[in-house]
Amino acid sequence: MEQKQQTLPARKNIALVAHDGKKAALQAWCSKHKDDLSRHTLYGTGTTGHLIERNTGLEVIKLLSGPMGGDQQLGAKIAEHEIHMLIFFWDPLASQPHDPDVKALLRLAAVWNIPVACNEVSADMILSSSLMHSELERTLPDYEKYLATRQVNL
Ligand SMILES: O=C(CO)COP(=O)(O)O
Repeated sequence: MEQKQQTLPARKNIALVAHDGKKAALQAWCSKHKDDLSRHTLYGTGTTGHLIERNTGLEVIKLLSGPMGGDQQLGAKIAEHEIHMLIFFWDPLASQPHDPDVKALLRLAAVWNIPVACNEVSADMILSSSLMHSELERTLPDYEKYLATRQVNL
């Protein structure tokens, strides 16, 4: 697959998601980093987003609850380049009814090469990066070239 370069903006659209066993940890992390996070646009799955808004005062664009399609909505927004970063405190000690959706979300974050943190210390490292509040170059699949090749070869 051919790749191309794209610039992620200084003010990023950040997706915040946590499984039930990790919701308290994500809310605490958001409270701790409220000033930094308020410089960006925040998205969240339904329950996570509501809890963060209620308990931190941060504004969150809320999608559907994860098991009802929220993870898939976030995945679509990553593929459409609307989401620039994913903070996903998934729970490695609990099974999820929507495990295929969880995998799909993480897969699309890898496909489109956005920064991802799946635990608190990774989220701390990402947020403390000098790139957090500045533009950031990313390599990503050249979709237009991919489509053109398929139209010719199939
Ligand atoms: O299930 C989730 C992520 O897979 C999160 O969904 P909620 O924020 O609605 O609980």
